[in-house]
Amino acid sequence: MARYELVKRSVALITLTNPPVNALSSAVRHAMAKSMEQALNDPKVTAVVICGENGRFCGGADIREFAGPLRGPPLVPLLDAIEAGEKPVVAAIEGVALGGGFELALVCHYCIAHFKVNHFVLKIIKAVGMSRAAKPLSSRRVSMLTTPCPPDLDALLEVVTMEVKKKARGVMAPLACIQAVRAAATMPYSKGIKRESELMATLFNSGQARALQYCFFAQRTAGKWTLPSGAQWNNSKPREIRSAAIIGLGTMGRGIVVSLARVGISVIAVESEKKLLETGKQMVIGMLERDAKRRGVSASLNLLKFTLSLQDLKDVDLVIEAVFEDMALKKRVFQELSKVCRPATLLCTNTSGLDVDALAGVTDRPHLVVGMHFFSPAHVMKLLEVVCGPRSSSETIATAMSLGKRMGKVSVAVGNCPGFVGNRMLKPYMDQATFLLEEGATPEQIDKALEDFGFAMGVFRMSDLAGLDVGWRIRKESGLTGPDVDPKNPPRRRHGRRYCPIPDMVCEQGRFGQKTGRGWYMYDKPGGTNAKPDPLIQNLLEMYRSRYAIQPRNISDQEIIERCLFALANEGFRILEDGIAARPEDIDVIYLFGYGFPRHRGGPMFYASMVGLERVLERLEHYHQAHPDVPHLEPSPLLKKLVACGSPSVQTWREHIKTMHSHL
Ligand SMILES: CCC[C@H](O)CC(=O)SCCNC(=O)CCNC(=O)[C@H](O)C(C)(C)COP(=O)([O-])OP(=O)([O-])OC[C@H]1O[C@@H](n2cnc3c(N)ncnc32)[C@H](O)[C@@H]1OP(=O)([O-])[O-]
Repeated sequence: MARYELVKRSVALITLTNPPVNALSSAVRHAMAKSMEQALNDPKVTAVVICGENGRFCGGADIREFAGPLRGPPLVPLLDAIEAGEKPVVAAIEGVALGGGFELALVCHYCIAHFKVNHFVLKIIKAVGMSRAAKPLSSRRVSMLTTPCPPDLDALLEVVTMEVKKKARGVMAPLACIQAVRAAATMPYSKGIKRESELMATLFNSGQARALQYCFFAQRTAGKWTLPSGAQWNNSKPREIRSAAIIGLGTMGRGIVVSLARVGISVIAVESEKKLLETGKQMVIGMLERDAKRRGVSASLNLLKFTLSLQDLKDVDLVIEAVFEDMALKKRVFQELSKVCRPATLLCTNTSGLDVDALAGVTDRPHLVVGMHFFSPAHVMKLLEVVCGPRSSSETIATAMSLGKRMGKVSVAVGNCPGFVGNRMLKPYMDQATFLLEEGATPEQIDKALEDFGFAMGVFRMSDLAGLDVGWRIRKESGLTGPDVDPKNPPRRRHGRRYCPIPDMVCEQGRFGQKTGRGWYMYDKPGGTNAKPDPLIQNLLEMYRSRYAIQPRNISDQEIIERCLFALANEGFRILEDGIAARPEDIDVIYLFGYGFPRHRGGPMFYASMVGLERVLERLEHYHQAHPDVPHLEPSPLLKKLVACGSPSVQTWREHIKTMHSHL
């Protein structure tokens, strides 16, 4: 856990050895305390060097131990002892120094960054010796430094607090950080440290801390996919991808080209018309140049080729289709790709919800077909749903997952069903929001409740940003609205279920969201971002309610949160039952990285577990009784089963799903 060596007969070298990141576990703290004592008591030792094994100084406290009671020596007294010691201690930092690891570096009298290999120790000793001659060790102790306190500290911290409250609504830790900074600037060191410990204790015992720790491990678990066949992340070899092609240079296609090119993959971009190709090309080049400037590198424009001909794709390793969400069009593209591409080329689709297996079925290589569902804008958003069709091979899935990782995405393997995981869950969530509009709420009231909960954007502001016409087109194609609807059909029912036509009415007025300057809100201009409540929407809602004799009622924020979020989690339980997601962590990661679910709430499934599954079940039963024509509010069998089993922790739900059918 910490190795002790005497180097050149006078330097104690303490190496932290706790893979993978040399975290400060109880065993490491114990070993460090012993090693420091040995070094300080050994008259031969004139200086101490602390470093980490395998190129990583220290990743901070061992988060795996946070769930249990604190064991082993506490960190702060150990750090105090290092700092107060009479022998110079040097932090030789390589890789990371985070959290407690950074604190450890701070209390050392000297820090050397980018440290490698032991023979530098001599240089260190020399440097330390020279500094000691010039300056006494006491001047190197951080606790003895005075902190400059600006005269306008209160005003300064007030501004920062306002900014933090706006950006990280409801999150405790950044506000506690500001209080710690105030303590550092206004109190003597010993009192400031005490204040920081108090703040830390409050945070440490909070539900937010549990949620954030859960998110940390959920994110890392999500990459570890498993198929019922036994194939999994650590026994399936991905192919190396050197070249790729993107079909379609719309918003999604452009973002995918940028994501691939900036990690060094040659990309051929295909469009159907010269004008579209030229526009797409200029936009991609602009995006890559801006991205390269921001990162201080040169833009990888030489990796790009733009073409109108699918024939140019015959030698690429992988193709990602990003044309319109139109099954007939996608099938034509996949048939064509089958003819053109060499037999080993992987064929991927960026569909956001269509049947991946139906596309695989029109190709000559269904085992090499997989969904790669990016989120818009694709070069910014971190999430990638890798949609495994029943015929996708493990090598194909491994390749898509590994390519996602290479592009810096958080990739999650999901099964094939309409909407996959993310968009399938979005439907009941959005349905509840529009039903609440019918019943008396306003878009701004619903958005405010969701934003106060922690979402970066409420559902209506998010829809305005994404564009309302996309969903409208999908509803028209699936016969829910438009001329294909039987006029005898009651306007607020489809297929025997409640249906809210308000989103269709908004689109019929040409209000497609931010891009048209009007949507659920009004904006100062097309493309504007400053959303203001629109009296016309208010009128529309009032007319709608009076047409259908709906008596508007006062709706509480609690009802908004419960109906939207419990319906969301309820669909998550069904997804687990159906084997479309392997575990609740995968669903939560999808919502955290693709849909702006607040991280300090852990994701919809973790949130449900924090509220208490019994309570979620009771509220869903209550709302379903009030709205029996909304099947999404009917509690799922898995939720009932988990409650009957005593509401086990989210990490163990998987054991209760084992017997169910997997589509992964
Ligand atoms: C008591 C004093 C408290 C103190 O004041 C406050 C703290 O220190 S709070 C703590 C402050 N520290 C932090 O918040 C640091 C959190 N960690 C990170 O930010 C990144 O992991 C790091 C940058 C270190 C490496 O990134 P990368 O290269 O992309 O690699 P990766 O991310 O894929 O992780 C590889 C493996 O390491 C595992 N693991 C990692 N860290 C820890 C840990 N601390 N613990 C345990 N395990 C940890 C991780 O689970 C994974 O395991 P597996 O089984 O292979 O899936």
